[in-house]
Amino acid sequence: MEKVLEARNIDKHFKKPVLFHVLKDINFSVKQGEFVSIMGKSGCGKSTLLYVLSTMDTDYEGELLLNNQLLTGESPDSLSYVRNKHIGFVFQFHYLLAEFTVLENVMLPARKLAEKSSEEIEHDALEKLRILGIDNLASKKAYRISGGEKQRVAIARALINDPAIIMGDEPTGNLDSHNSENVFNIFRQLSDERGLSLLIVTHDKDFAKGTDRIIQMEDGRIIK
Ligand SMILES: Nc1ncnc2c1ncn2[C@@H]1O[C@H](COP(=O)(O)OP(=O)(O)OP(=O)(O)O)[C@@H](O)[C@H]1O
Repeated sequence: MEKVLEARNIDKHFKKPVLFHVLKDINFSVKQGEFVSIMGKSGCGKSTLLYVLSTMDTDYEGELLLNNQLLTGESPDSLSYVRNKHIGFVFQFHYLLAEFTVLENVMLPARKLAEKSSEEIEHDALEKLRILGIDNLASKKAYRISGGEKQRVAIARALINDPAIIMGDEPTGNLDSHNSENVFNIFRQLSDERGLSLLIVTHDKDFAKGTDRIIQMEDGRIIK
């Protein structure tokens, strides 16, 4: 299987308030269709690693590759394009625009990319909502739907540009057990049936157990 994401010898230091070695020689890859979770105690560096892997933080040593293309050293504009086109994000908080409809929220990252007509984008957005079983919510304002539904809309939005990989930072952190299971099942299905790669930071052991591989971090290192 092709490597979708690869981290080679990644190190990172925070320089303030005191010099702090936060990521230590991180090496791993995620293959196409693989569903990988990252676990570790609070403060071990999981979110920091996700910022580096998602190209939002470029202040690190080592190499980052997406689809075998070296991203390290690329210009901010080119990284912004790569992020929008090839990486989908799901956070603990959904970050939906409350006054926009569900459909408009899902369409936004495709509008930003501006590679398709409005009609095509709307068609694609409806298809993603259908995959997540929430196309009936398309015309509702985002503030009018439940927390579990909001997170599914956030996943549909992450899928809109057909990314190579979905990254998540505690995407079930704000959900009850029923909705967490629902989100897990959606991710599992996206990996199994659509060959999507997923890299998800989680504290939820049950969630992690159902993934293909758990990356265990401790004190800035991958220990397992
Ligand atoms: N901008 C920063 N400057 C200095 N230190 C930072 C900065 N951001 C995070 N840290 C420190 O780096 C370490 C790793 O933080 P990080 O947020 O990556 O941990 P985490 O594993 O995601 O924790 P949690 O599970 O609580 O979200 C922590 O000790 C944190 O205090």
